[in-house]
Amino acid sequence: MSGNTTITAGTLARPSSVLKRAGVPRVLVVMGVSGCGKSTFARMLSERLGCPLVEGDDLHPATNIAKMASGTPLTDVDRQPWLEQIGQQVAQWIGARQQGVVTCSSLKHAYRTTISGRHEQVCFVYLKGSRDGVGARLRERTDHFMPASMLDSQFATLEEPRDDEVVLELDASATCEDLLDAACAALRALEKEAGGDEATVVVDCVPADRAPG
Ligand SMILES: Nc1ncnc2c1ncn2[C@@H]1O[C@H](COP(=O)(O)OP(=O)(O)OP(=O)(O)O)[C@@H](O)[C@H]1O
Ligand SMILES: O=C(O)[C@H](O)[C@@H](O)[C@H](O)[C@H](O)CO
Repeated sequence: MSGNTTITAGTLARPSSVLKRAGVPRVLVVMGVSGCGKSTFARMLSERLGCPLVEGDDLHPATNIAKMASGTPLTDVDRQPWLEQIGQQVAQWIGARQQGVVTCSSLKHAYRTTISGRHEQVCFVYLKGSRDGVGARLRERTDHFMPASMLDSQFATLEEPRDDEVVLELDASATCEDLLDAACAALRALEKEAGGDEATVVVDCVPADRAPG
């Protein structure tokens, strides 16, 4: 846990200019290369926010899983139906004015457009990891289909989100608890800035050590 460390959104979480302008997001897409910590963080975030979580890997066609498990990177064509499915889930949440968290590597700018449909209430939460840091996590992980040998192709494919995308960038090397606190602090700051307008995501997102019961 973070112990005595004082966590501020500014040190670990960096909202893009467009996110600051767009205000509080409704749907959060946790993105980054394989092994950066998406599933772990997204589970904690959805629990903290009290909203549904969809694990993007569960939406892959079986052929994609088999291909990745065999150590062969996916192509744009392989990913397209998967991205569209994730985009449909996101559109459903947006249409129903519901919060949601979904994991998806979302490696390229075009993939992110497919997922968000350019909707400004869809925020990509980018877990930015170093090659060494993510590589160490992949090598230690034993219960996953994705081999550590895919690390290079994941970084080669990655187009980092730009400041003109709706993105909250987090330093993936931090502890899960610190990441969660930093993300929530950033979301609360957006909410405050928006003047507590119609509730979207944050509201009850308080640090675990200050949460009731
Ligand atoms: N903040 C963290 N600090 C330390 N270890 C972490 C952190 N987040 C995740 N891990 C560990 O790193 C490994 C990779 O995490 P996780 O499976 O969540 O990554 P992922 O991005 O969802 O991977 P994939 O895209 O391949 O499914 C796991 O063993 C997990 O326990
Ligand atoms: O876009 C891709 O190359 C892949 O889909 C991967 O990133 C996986 O979905 C996942 O992250 C591994 O578990």
